Amino acid sequence: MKILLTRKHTEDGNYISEIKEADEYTIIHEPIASIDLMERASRAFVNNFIQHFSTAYKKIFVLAGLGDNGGDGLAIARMLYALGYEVEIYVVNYSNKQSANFLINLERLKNKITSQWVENTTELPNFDDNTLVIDAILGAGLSRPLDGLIKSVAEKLNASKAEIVAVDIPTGLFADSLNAKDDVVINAHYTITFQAPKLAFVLPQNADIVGEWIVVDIGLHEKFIEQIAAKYLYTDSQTVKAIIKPRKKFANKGNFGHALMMAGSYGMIGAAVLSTRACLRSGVGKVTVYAPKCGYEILQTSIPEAMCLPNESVDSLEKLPELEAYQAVGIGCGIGTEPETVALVEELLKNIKVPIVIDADALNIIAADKKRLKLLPENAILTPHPKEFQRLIGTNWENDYEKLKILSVFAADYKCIVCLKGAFTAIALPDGTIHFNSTGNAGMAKGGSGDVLTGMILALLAQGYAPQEAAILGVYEHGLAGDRAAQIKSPTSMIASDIIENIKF
Ligand SMILES: NC(=O)C1=CN([C@@H]2O[C@H](COP(=O)(O)OP(=O)(O)OC[C@H]3O[C@@H](n4cnc5c(N)ncnc54)[C@H](O)[C@@H]3O)[C@@H](O)[C@H]2O)[C@@H](O)CC1
Ligand SMILES: Nc1ncnc2c1ncn2[C@@H]1O[C@H](COP(=O)(O)OP(=O)(O)O)[C@@H](O)[C@H]1O
Ligand SMILES: [K+]
Repeated sequence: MKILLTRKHTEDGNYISEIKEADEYTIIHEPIASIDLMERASRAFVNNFIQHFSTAYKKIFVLAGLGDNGGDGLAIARMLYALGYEVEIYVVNYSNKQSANFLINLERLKNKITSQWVENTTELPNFDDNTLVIDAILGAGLSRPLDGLIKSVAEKLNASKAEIVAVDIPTGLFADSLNAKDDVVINAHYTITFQAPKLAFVLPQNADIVGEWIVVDIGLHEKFIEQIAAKYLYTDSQTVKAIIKPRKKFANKGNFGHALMMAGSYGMIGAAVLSTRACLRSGVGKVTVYAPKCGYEILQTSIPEAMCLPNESVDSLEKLPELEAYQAVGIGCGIGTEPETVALVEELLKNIKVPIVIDADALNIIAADKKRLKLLPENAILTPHPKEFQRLIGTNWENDYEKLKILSVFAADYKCIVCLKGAFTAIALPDGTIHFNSTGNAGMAKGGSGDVLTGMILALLAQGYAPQEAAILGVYEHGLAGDRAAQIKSPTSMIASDIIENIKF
């Protein structure tokens, strides 16, 4: 799914809104009147809203602005009222300009619900913990930080105990650019957004502003959206459906590749076990683990499906094995940073001719001497968590927008694929696009989860998936397996092995 931008800079120094363009294209080509599109969007909001909040739930205050976000608010109020909700409308009267759709929806409220026009926060009711506020003050049209009346309303709301549900975007939050540290933004608990996720929603720094969020389809024109060259994408079930190759009836193990997993060191053989087992659960034909001698018996007993090739050293990985037999290589999980392992990583990078996934200590080894970055083969997949990525770039970022810029430049400069892990893992491709993942949960924030991902991606590479596909698909299925594990064991109690047990391609 594409992430549409509300402020995309054009060559002439102006900016266009992809969302607004998609709205306008739909209005002309469906065709549909603008007010009917608003009605459809508001209906989509309400359909989702009623699944979460019952009529008996709370008193609902709709806070409406004067533009189209406010228009949505009025339409939503009318629809909820018709469904039996107790609704009060407060129009935040911050300007003397009202949009046409706002005015039509105001007219449609006549004889149904009255709206109170507010010019001062003292005219607002008390938002106690039994109230639910629908924030429809400003949406995608935000062009500057909040000030004056809207700012004080936002402050009052944020200080209250009310549950806040935002229409499209929490008021004051820029959909795809940085808010200043002291900007006031409404902190929503739940956001129902139209048509496409907004870039701001997938960034950790906005987690407490957006709350839980969901995209509802408002039927914007597919044809227009298809031709947008989006820089940011959001991996959903449709995306992966288009990637996954079914296994053929007469297939044999030779069709699914032989993977080489180079993992483990004394005290960290578990990382080799987890990554190798995850590799086996992800469809690979055969897997060989290259591990230090101390891991031999552990690996052979705990994963009988895998072959084990021990190296000479008892405790650490060393010396490059023959690579001819393998269709893909994975390196890094639990390997440590002993000098002989450093030499091995360098040798591998110099000699590798098949796709590779690089994780954990192999990334730290590369980061320790930045000259090694130049050895990265084209389309290598790197799977750093934020700390590892900071080590690779040798610096920190000021905010998440800067992080994305650095990530994108890094992937383009080294022609590699970087999966920056975390909630909404960001996968940067050499073409400059960034693909955010939609699956996964905080139960995965535990030792071993990353090893599982490396094994999964390795399996996909060995099966012949293009590196970009292997990264996007692997990260998605890893998160999905984590979500299944969380359902069964709970986020707190699940462990990395539960992720493996729930891999289900
Ligand atoms: N036909 C359409 O275009 C559709 C629009 N939709 C709704 O329309 C919204 C966008 O509507 P608008 O473009 O009218 O914009 P908003 O309703 O977000 O804002 C209204 C106007 O407020 C002004 N403004 C911006 N920042 C401000 C600030 N900090 N303080 C005071 N005023 C400020 C701007 O002039 C802006 O156009 C979406 O978020 C969505 O809710 C949906 O109904 C779907 C269809
Ligand atoms: N809050 C979260 N939401 C979703 N996924 C998460 C979250 N925290 C961690 N993960 C996922 O769990 C994995 C953790 O990997 P990593 O930090 O390398 O752990 P380790 O090295 O201990 O195995 C990553 O794939 C990451 O995306
Ligand atoms: K809003």
